[in-house]
Amino acid sequence: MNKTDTAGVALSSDRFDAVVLDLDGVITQTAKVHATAWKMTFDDYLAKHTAEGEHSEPFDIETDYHRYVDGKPRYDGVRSFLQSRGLDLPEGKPDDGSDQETICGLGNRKNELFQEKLHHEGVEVYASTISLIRTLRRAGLRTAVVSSSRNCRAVLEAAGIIDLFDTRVDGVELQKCRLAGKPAPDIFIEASRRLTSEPHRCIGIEDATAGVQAAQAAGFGCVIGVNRGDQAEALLEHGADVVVADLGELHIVTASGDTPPTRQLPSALDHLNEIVPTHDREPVLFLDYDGTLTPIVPHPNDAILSDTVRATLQRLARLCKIAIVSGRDLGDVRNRVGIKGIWYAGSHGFDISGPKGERTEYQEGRDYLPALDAAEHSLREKLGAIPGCLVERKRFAVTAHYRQVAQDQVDSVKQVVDQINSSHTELRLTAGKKIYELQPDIDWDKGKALRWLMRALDTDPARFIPLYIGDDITDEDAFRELAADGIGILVAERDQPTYAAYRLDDPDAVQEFLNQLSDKLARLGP
Ligand SMILES: O=P(O)(O)OC[C@H]1O[C@H](O[C@H]2O[C@H](CO)[C@@H](O)[C@H](O)[C@H]2O)[C@H](O)[C@@H](O)[C@@H]1O
Repeated sequence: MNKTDTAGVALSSDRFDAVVLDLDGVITQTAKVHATAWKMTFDDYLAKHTAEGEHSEPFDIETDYHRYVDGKPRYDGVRSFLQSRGLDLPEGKPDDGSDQETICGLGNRKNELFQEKLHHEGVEVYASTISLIRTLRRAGLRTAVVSSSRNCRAVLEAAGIIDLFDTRVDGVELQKCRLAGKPAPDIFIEASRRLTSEPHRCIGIEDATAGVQAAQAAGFGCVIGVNRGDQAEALLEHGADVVVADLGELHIVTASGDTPPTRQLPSALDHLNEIVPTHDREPVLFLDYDGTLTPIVPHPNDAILSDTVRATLQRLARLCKIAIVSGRDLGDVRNRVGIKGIWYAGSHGFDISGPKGERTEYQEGRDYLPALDAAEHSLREKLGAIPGCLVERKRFAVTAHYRQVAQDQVDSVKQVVDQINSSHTELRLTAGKKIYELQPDIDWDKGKALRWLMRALDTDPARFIPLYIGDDITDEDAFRELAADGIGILVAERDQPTYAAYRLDDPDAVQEFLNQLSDKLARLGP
């Protein structure tokens, strides 16, 4: 990669499989806790053992911390700093008491001080890093944390983010696997191995010069330096491809082109706490109807919402904002769901109504009504002769259903629809589950409608996280729209190409998910 100190880096899930992040200073704000503990340890030692003027200047958090201890295993840090002052101590043993004047004893003293501070002051995270990790995971990248710290697990647990990582290579693991600490590449190579990814398909994110050096030496495809102080030049010199002041500056491209990626999607039921973390943005729920809230059935009229699902939705509507986004006609889907106080979008988002009687049609769509009327007329006329074929008119779309058409006649349905489409070029042909649909050929879909609804519902993305659950091709527009700042949940029995980040097997699983979500939101309170 070309070296740059700007943030113009795109993290594409096409180019990378995994991201490996350092802990202190990148994910958690523990770097300053470490720095203070080091300073107390060394200043105490220097005061006792150096005569004035002779190597006695106190430990400098700005310079000594970054140069000698940051990012290194604990005892390496002690050795490195003492050497810089021309001081020599016996190595000692890892179980030396914290009052023993050995490399290990001093390291243990620093650790005691660090743990005391962790216990009393807790752990702060960098919100932009957590948001990046969630976005990358939703885009299908695997994640690892690498840290020379033996306290890595305790810090992740204290911050409540241990579930955000597929694997962890920390100070304990380094010792167990006999790996060299940073700046040696071992820790990054081990993380990529555990993530089953080639190093060149991994992104490394580090705030320490020893860390960027290690990730670069490991052959990582992209090394990002996070400059938390005055380190931009030093990070670039030690191997960073890019330096940012904050990870919020990075631009994420989830996939290139129009083909959704196929990957193994995690179950939304097993990851409710990741989808809706306790201390995060409030969820706002967008739900498709057919195949999501009701099972797919042979005749569209028979897709009836069960009383149980309705009761769950009613409960949820008291806990969060909800919109139903359907391909059905607005009046049809509103009657079928029958809940007041929520938003409905019909005809794939061309026709929207709000809880206070708001009614909005996508303006441009109205110009296409004559073409839709004509297409409906032709479809009814020409498909009427095909047994089982059904034409359904929505205000802004007309649908040919072939679920009940004999297999050897399905081609005839398609030929008729193609022919009518070719005489109405202002309409676009789309497909769904055993349906062909003609819609206005304008740049409007469920994804655009979702953004419109976010504004109408007054759900600023900084405070609200949109969750969209859907099962069909038209729902992919919404999943793609949400890839960077929301969560798509696909309803499907098995993995398939999708922009969604999680999966639920069927409408029963959706109901269970909605139940668990409402329990969680009720526990969290207003
Ligand atoms: O966006 P949705 O709410 O999921 O609507 C998509 C289409 O759903 C309906 O058709 C589908 O469900 C029918 C009933 O289960 C099934 O018979 C049909 O084969 C499915 O395609 C609805 O009738 C269409 O208007 C919607 O576009």
